Amino acid sequence: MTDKTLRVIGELMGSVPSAGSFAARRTGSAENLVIEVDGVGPIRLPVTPAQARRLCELALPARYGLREQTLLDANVRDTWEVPRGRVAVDERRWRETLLPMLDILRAELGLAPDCELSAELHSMLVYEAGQFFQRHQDSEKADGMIGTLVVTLPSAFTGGELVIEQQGMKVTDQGSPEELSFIAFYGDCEHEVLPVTDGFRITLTYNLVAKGRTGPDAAAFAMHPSVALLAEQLRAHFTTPVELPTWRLHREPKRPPHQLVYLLDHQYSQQGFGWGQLKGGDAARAGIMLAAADIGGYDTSLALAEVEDSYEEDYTSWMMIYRQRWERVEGGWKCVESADVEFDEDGDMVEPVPDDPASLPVRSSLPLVPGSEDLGELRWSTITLTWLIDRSGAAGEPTVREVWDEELCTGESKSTLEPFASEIEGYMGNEGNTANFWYRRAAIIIRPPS
Ligand SMILES: O=C(O)CCC(=O)C(=O)O
Ligand SMILES: [Fe+2]
Repeated sequence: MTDKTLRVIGELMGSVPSAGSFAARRTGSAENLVIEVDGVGPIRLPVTPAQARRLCELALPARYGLREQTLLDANVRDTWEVPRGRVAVDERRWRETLLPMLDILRAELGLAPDCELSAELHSMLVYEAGQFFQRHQDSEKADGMIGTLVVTLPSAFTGGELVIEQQGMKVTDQGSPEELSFIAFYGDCEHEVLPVTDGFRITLTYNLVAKGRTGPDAAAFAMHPSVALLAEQLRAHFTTPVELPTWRLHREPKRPPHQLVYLLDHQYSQQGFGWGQLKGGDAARAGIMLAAADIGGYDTSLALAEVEDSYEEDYTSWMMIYRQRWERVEGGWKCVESADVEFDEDGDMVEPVPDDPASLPVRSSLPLVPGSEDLGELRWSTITLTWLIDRSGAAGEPTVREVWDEELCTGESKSTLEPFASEIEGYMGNEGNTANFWYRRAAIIIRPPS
């Protein structure tokens, strides 16, 4: 039975311990952080409320990125940003603290010792009481950027927790009144800064850039206890004919699956994806899979995929909406297409006049979310491969895009990814309401040699 084979493959892959975490946290002495801000002078650590106030006076409201534009919206992000040109750090002194710290954080993120991790200062931020940054993902602002490092300066404040989330797990950083607080996290993590309730929270944010990374080495995993078992399951997968549903039996002969698609945990952009760019536990999973596939002589590739889930939606709640499309932006959700149903004097539906998307504010959440009670049944779910990287690193669009149920191994982790787009379509006469959600996933693909 192929279902069982897929389940066992998921269990074996799930038993591979992850080499690191999605976020790493440390505190450290502030003695080597000598920082001067033009207009304020040398910053004393812990930062006094008087100096923090002066920083706010010369700062500008921070912006957030939406595709190529940079927008300002105090509902999404309400923070002061000290202009970069005004901030001078004594780099020689700072490196004495930063470099050893980066090495600790590198190891905790599960990155190999030969990976060269560096931190490029991005901005100096000040949050006063009431200020915050809504849940978002950072964009990749530099080549090789794998994540973000936030250094919170010592100061007295309450609230203002930085909460980082990945696959339903959370890491929270509260800063420290006396020391520097360091937190590094992978770029696909959703994170937010809760409102500061009292005092000032001051941070330096850095782009974390990793260079010299190599992909998983199958030979290094060859002796792992799961490899032989996994190789056996791969052989079973590719030799056992699929139990096809009746509607497909009429169209195709009974045969074993053409591929195995194993979903990874992290998300990747096309530029930030490759054998040498796998994050956290994904690298070890790919290593085990490569070692097992080598035993059976199968081809192994990496792939990016899009998942589309379509739900039957509750008739009553969105009856009047013709169509809305929402897209994930840094800091929330933007309605990029919206049109209401209109009727003429005879009561017939007329072509709706779309609203101007620019006039619609960014919201912190979708009007309708996966898992909500207003969503009816999942009607269908499809997964389509959009990008393929073969063993040699050659990348391109896949010739085979569709993934059948019997080819898909979702593994053990209960994925709680954010969709990147959603469409709600109101009742249109012949069909009920529908709500669709799109997700991006990465995967390892195993195929018998062609
Ligand atoms: O201030 C912080 O802790 C984080 C800010 C942040 O998430 C960002 O700048 O993207
Ligand atoms: Fe961020």
